[in-house]
Amino acid sequence: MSEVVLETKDLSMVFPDGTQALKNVTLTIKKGELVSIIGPSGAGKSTFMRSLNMLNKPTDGQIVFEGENVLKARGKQLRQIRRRIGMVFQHFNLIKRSPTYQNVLHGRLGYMPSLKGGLGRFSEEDTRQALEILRRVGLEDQAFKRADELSGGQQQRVGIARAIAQTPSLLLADEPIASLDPSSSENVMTYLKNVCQEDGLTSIVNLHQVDFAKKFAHRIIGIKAGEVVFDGSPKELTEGITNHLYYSK
Ligand SMILES: Nc1ncnc2c1ncn2[C@@H]1O[C@H](COP(=O)(O)OP(=O)(O)OP(=O)(O)O)[C@@H](O)[C@H]1O
Repeated sequence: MSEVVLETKDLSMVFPDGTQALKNVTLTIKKGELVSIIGPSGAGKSTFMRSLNMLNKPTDGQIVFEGENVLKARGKQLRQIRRRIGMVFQHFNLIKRSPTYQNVLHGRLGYMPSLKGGLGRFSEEDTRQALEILRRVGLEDQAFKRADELSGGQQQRVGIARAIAQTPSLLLADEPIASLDPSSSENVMTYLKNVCQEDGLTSIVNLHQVDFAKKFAHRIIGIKAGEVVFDGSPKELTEGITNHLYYSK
């Protein structure tokens, strides 16, 4: 059997205002899988993703990441867990005025003494590695440009490069193509899938676009009103299931 990277058991999340965003989500994610989470707006996709590294603390259930109980982790253990979980954001979250390669180096900060990292003192070896990662996302010729001079698709590829620089074992991408046009979306998803495949990296990608999920994911999980209502291959996601997921009450 392939190696299990992440397991959630009966994961539930009720926000302080009483909104139940997740209900008994039980999933097993294996090494190297590219899993796409789909579902209507407000279904709980972001809450699920944010709960995995405790940006939202679930109210019930269990998360086991590489054998560690995430909900029990505190302090140093939690920081070390977070270091192994790379994040890619819808709005890229780059430091706009910094050069592209320095944005990539920010992925290394969790590994550096805070003073050195805070002062932006990266070694030549760090810089060489950043340039190599930029090459992998097709941006070696953009390394010394300011991040905000890049197109949206290029900025998201920097976002992917930064996450990869962190050498994570799980990559979480929350709506990584929601702000991009169809052609840039295709390009970004291709790079994301390729780097994950090359590194044997497991990834969970929240997507609004079902066609992209079907094209790029190995496995699709459909969430509706906080519950998993579909878990299968792109082929198994029929039009009927999609309609149920998005349109039925
Ligand atoms: N901090 C919060 N406090 C209260 N309710 C919240 C909070 N964050 C999210 N919610 C609610 O939890 C539910 C799930 O939200 P979530 O953002 O996870 O959905 P989503 O599937 O990611 O939606 P979208 O596709 O629109 O991003 C929604 O009803 C939302 O209003």
